[in-house]
Amino acid sequence: MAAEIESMFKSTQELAISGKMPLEKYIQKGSDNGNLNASVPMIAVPIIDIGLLQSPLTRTEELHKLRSALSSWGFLQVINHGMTSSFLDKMRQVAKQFFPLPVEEKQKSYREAGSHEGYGNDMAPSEQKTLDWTDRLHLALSPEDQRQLRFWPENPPAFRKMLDEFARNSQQLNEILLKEMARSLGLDENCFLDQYGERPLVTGKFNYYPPCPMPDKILGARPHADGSVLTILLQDKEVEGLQFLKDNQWFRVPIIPDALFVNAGDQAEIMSNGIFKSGVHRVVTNTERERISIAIFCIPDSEEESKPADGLIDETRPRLYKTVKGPSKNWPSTAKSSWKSTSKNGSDSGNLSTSVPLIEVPTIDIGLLQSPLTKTEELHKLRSALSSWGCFQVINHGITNSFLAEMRQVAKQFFSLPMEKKEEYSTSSGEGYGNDTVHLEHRILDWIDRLYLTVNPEDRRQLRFWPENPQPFSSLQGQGKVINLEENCFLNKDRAKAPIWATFNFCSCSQSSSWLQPHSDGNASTSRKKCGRSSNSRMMIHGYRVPVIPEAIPINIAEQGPSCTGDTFNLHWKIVYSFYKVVHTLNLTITVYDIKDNEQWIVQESNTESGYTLGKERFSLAVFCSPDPVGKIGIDAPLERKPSNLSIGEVKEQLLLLGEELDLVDPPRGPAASAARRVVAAPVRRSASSVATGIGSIDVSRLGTLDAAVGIGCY
Ligand SMILES: O=C(O)CCC(=O)C(=O)O
Ligand SMILES: [Fe+2]
Repeated sequence: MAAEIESMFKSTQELAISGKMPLEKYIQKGSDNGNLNASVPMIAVPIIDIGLLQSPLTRTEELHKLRSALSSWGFLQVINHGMTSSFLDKMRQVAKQFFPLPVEEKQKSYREAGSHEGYGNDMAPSEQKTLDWTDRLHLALSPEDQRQLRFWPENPPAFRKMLDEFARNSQQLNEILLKEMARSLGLDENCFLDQYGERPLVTGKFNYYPPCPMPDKILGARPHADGSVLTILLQDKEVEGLQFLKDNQWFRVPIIPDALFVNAGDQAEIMSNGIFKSGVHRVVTNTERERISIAIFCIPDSEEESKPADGLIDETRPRLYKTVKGPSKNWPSTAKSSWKSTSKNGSDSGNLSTSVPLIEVPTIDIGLLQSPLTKTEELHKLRSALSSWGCFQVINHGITNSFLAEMRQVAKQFFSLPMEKKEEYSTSSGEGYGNDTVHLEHRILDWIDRLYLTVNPEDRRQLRFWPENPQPFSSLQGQGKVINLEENCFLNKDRAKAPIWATFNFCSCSQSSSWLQPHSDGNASTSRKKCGRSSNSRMMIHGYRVPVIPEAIPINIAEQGPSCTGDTFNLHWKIVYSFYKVVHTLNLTITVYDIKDNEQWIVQESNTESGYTLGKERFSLAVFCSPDPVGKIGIDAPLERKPSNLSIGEVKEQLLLLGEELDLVDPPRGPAASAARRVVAAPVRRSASSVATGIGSIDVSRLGTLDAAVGIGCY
């Protein structure tokens, strides 16, 4: 106890100045911190404009942005919030003036033992606890009758008035945002506000981070998530420090001087039934400069229950959180480190570790996409998945596990055949069994064997390459039953002649090796060239592993853009369905490519670390489909079928339709435009170049990794 009081009354600031620092109390233990600050990439935090949210003309779009920001990142920067730049500067000013005051002055606001309120350093509930490199002044702001003015500094003189005004403004902003958040989920606008209650607890925390002698080992605030519904943060105007964790990687939050940084807290995650994310964040220190931030925590009334909104629960999206009431809705404290903090998130590893991080590939449920109730939300998820990662995993896709198991089995059996047997299907033409095709002398071979077959048009099948062994394999052929392809999916109407190829891939590495080089699929470059497009920067994700959800099908979307061949309007959209026999062992390499006019593919960056777990086999099947080269794509009305009855082709059809809804369809251009427009049922929206920039990261044509598994591609 004595130690606790002692540490409480010695501010980090004093200790920092005296240089008599028991640094070991602050050094992060058991974590491979490396340099906490170096090489942490910056996030482009979504910016929400309150004016746009409130204007009927722009509201819908801004609401989508709000929803997408809170569901993918859990935070945003708010502009046009009504607080002027000079007001925010004054607010920072009073905070900056408080911390350098003489100890005797600050003593008046000292935190009392056992209390959250007042001025002090990081609280140390146990001897073992690592301290944050910070001092804080934490005050109750609302309900107003709960304010304890004895903790409120009278110096600097403007402090109380400024804080009072900042608190009121922040609460107004919180209410606006809670309403808009509810609206963005299709709920009544008061849905979250009602849970927030009449007497919410609002606290203000002034965080002061002195310059730190060991910024590579000491954190200003350790990883935590806020217990609030929303936290409104006025960042230091000049010194960065805040970082957020996403997909096991830390990202720096940029400073936008007049914006307020808002993050969803645990209560928002609960109320939204997990749609909004309460993000894990931390604050790093630096040797040179002090940093100050002011956080307003908006915490629902402890008399009200917090629970997932009824409108967000149904049989397809079960309730994810229990009802919370009372003490759990308490003063936010980094010391409390909520259920999402460090341990769950692998401490400070992320990009500090040398291992390849796992992407949290978003999961899209075809059932949810088809139900009118959940469709909009799932569409947004899809859009957000594609625009941030360019890929997702599909569940509820209608392909039975037993069918998938059979496919795996058949492929496995084929590759286990004696070499003489397999060689009966070998070829020099590209079709049939063989290893990596060598196009150029100097090309390095992929560590892979393939069986490559034309599946469609049926009259182009070269059955001599279709194995008769194993038995189930041959039975697939006549009917064209390679994963249900015959079921009018790709073959309906004028797409009957759409070329489809299937590739069975096999890989067994005896040494660490890149099993498949970064690549793109098929003839995309040709169509680009015809379009006369010049250089185009591509996918920028690299060095991530894609996790395996056994029954889910990873999909990535690639080429879009009209091929501009005469009257033809082609939708270039690659869909990849993947199955993995060996899970989690594959390091993927995703590469940035440039496409030049002369069709050369230039690798800008690649992850040489790509490898394969020793001694394991991996096989996959890819099926590449292309629309009929002379056909036109018309989009039908959405299918009214239950997801469980969908064939793979129907899933593809659905995704194409969704592409329409998501604006993924390129407009035809040139003389063919008007004719082509007539065959595209849904309105045409964007120019090719705006597709490339507006949803640029959807174009993952260079995401040459997912499709090394079983896949269906569509160009
Ligand atoms: O100082 C900051 O930027 C963030 C502070 C924070 O996360 C908190 O007080 O909960
Ligand atoms: Fe926080």
